[in-house]
Amino acid sequence: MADKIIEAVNTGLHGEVTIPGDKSISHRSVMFAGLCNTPVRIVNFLRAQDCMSTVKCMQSLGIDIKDNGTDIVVCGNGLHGLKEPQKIIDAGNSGTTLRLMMGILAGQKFVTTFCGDDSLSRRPMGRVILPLMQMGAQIVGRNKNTLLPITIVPQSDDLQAITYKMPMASAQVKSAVLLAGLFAKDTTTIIETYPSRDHTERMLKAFGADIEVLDNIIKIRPAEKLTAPDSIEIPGDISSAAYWLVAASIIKDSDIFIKNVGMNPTRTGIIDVLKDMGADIGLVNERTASGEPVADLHVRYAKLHGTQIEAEIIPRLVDEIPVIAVAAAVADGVTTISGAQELRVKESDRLKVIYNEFSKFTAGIVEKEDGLIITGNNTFKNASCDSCDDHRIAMSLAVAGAAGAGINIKQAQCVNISYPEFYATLDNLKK
Ligand SMILES: O=C(O)C1=C[C@@H](OP(=O)(O)O)[C@@H](O)[C@H](O)C1
Ligand SMILES: C=C(OP(=O)(O)O)C(=O)O
Repeated sequence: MADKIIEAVNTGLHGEVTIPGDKSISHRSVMFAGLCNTPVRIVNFLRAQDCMSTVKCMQSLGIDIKDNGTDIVVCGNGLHGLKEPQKIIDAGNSGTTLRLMMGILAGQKFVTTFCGDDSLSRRPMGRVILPLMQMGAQIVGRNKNTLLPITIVPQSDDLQAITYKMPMASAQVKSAVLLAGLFAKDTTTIIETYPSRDHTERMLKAFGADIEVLDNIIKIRPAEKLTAPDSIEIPGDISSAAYWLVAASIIKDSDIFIKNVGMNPTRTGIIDVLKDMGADIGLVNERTASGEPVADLHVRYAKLHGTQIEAEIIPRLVDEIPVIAVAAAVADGVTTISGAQELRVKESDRLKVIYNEFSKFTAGIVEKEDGLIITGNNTFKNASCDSCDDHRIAMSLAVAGAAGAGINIKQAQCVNISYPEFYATLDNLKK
């Protein structure tokens, strides 16, 4: 698929959508299960390109991972059982794969070299290399240890524990340091300014790691082993649900049920913001799955108004800003987004791409260094836009096209990174 044409939706979105597995939790389930020594069945694993990069990565480190058609079964060799890979490991497009794996591999007694696609090769890796080197890891990367390709040199001794005050809100950096902390001599401490997603902390605790969270301080002690339950159930990804939350809120006459949505409070910023904008979102069937809160969501069209989104909430909706920008462009009044400079170092420079591409179908978007100012009340024109090979941009463009006058999306196939069923699901909701 090169281009994708999305037609305008004239009679609202209707019906039910079941959200595929959470990308962040899927990555972690395969990595952490691979560090245990009993088989772990992963239910509702996200079979999207990013998570498959993690599967291939763990397989090249000697972990037996099989897809039985329903579930993924991981048979690890214990905490110290990873083997030297025979080839360079390709992390593809996935920042989570690369950064978390670096934390796991920093303390190993063998050499690993990573590469990735063009986008990942532009993204900053010094943010992980720096604290890992403070722990005593030896890592060499292009451009003065900041970019791929990256080689992790064999470690002769255990890593040193550090206390690390996070210079930016990033669950990937936090997770890399915590995972390295499993292989350190003493207690590793992380101090966060604004809390980022806590799936690593929850899953490591469930696997028996000695990890303690007190407000914004996380402490992890070295582990002898990790012990997983026989099976893990992955909740649906709220970052994927976000497209339907916005689409149903802004397309007249819509009324949909979004089933199986992960409701971890470190991820629900999108719901808080949409409700604050006047969205009609109801929660039903609240439950937990493998230590993560889950619910079904009932969303109906509502007239939205502008809002202010500031630094503190950004980590709780960091991947949802592109689709929030779509909602803001049709809402009444002005929406300001600030403290969102992290968007510049994702799969694309998302602030710049939102400005460049959205300006082809709507007026009123101003790009700031750390965010956007969006003046609403727009009617979207038909346009041809480029996803810039960024899955979150492609799906946000599709929502705008469905809500407006249709859209042609170039490089549309990148939705396979996180949500392969996205276009088919949109078609189903139109019926
Ligand atoms: O830890 C994770 O699974 C993720 C953390 C976030 O990145 P940062 O840690 O760079 O903020 C997010 O954007 C990414 O999609 C997934
Ligand atoms: C930024 C993202 O993922 P990653 O950092 O894992 O590439 C994303 O999925 O939007």
